[in-house]
Amino acid sequence: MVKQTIQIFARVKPTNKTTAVYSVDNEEQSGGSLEFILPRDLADGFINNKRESYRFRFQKVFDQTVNQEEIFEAIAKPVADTVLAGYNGTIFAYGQTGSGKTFTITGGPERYSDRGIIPRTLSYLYQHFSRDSSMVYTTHISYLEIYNEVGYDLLDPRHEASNLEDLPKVTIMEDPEQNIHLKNLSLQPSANEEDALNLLFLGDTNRMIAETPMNQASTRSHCIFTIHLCSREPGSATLRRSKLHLVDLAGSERVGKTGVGGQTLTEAKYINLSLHYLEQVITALSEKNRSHIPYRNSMMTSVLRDSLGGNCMTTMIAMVSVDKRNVDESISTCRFAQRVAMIKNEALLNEELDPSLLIIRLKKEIQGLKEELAMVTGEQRSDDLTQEEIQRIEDQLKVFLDDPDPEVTLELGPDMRKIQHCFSFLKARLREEPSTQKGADDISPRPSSSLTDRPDSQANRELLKLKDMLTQRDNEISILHSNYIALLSVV
Ligand SMILES: Nc1ncnc2c1ncn2[C@@H]1O[C@H](COP(=O)(O)OP(=O)(O)OP(=O)(O)O)[C@@H](O)[C@H]1O
Repeated sequence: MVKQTIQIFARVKPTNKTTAVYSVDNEEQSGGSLEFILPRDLADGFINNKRESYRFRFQKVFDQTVNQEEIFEAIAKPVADTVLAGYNGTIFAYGQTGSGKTFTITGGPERYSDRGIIPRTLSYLYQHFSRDSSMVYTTHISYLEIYNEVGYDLLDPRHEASNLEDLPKVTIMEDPEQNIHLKNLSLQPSANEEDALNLLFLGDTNRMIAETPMNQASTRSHCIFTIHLCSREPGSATLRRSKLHLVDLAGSERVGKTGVGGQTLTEAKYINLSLHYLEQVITALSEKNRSHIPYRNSMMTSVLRDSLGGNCMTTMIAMVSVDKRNVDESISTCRFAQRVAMIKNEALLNEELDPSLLIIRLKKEIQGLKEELAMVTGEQRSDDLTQEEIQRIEDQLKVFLDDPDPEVTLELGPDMRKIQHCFSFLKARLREEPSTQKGADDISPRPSSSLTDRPDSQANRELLKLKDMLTQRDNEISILHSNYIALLSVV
């Protein structure tokens, strides 16, 4: 288990407008800092000469000139590496509309060098798969959009032909272990980088199709691109499953400021509501000894439950605009990030046994043991006794039971099948009605009393001998037996 607080980074969007006074310092030992220095506005209209400073700490602050490659190397690559090692990872971008969330997470459309975290991470992962022959990797992609608190599958091919409202809604289901499952969200296999990029493209196109003048969903929705990774060593039954969520949240600005109405106002309210619930969850998580975390209040917090205070290594990128008019929103983004930085996650290595592979392995092991046993006993054994073997055992049993000598023994050899058959035979005989039994075959007591009630009975002594024989079975047989039981329990 790896305990780690959520890592926070800040990225300053390039601008050619007049900026507020700000400074970036990455030289500090404890990380980077971003400081805004603002003239203090007084409520009565006077502006005094004192300046107010707002200083925020981050793991690192990326100023305007930092390019996409540097962002990937510093932020996404370490998360991709933990996902390759079998841990869950999340990177989410948070900030006001236009602050560069989509640019950072997906990329810009104009230049190849503007590719964002998703395509670069895919490229990095598939390169790793092709280099690493010690593991077998399989990858699936899902792409979820949450718009007005309703989930949609961006990889649903019906997107093109239907209105958003007519598409099946993605709903949340919770299993008894409180794991979240998303109904109607497809998991598309992607064998290589090209497949994965096509899925990203399909999802982004579907997002844009929904973005009609009526419905400007892109900036108003949260999007979660998830890479589901499964890896195992060739021939091993142990699987590692991990997920990497790359999250582009809707703009975080407050409704009051945007001055909108109608449909946009409804959207803004939903965004505010879901970001408000996100804040509630984050505040609850950063409080010590808080037992109830209100994840269930919104779809986004339910989906990201593991990323926030759960089994995940999570990184947040606070998207900051230093244009004068945006500084107050940027400060609130940074404040939010400071609270997020207090959340501690506990990431677990997601290892599990694949039942089908385990069965194959156990079958092989049983076959090997059978062969070993055949070598030791000099006798090839099938699962069941043959008719001839059964006949031979029953003849032996009759001779044994008829022999008045109390010291007589029954030699069956180290063969559980024969011993079991003897028990079944004796049991069947004991359960027979006395009236149906004949002559020397009659070994049955009266139905109401058992053999162990009559210590003087010869049958009892023989039975005890048989029991002794059973306890002296050699190790190979008991290994074989317990493997059968393990196999049955898996089936
Ligand atoms: N670091 C950057 N370098 C160059 N251009 C950028 C950068 N960041 C953002 N942009 C540009 O700024 C514009 C707005 O960015 P983007 O769409 O990524 O914002 P956003 O935060 O995702 O907004 P929304 O909340 O509306 O989705 C885009 O045209 C984008 O290309």
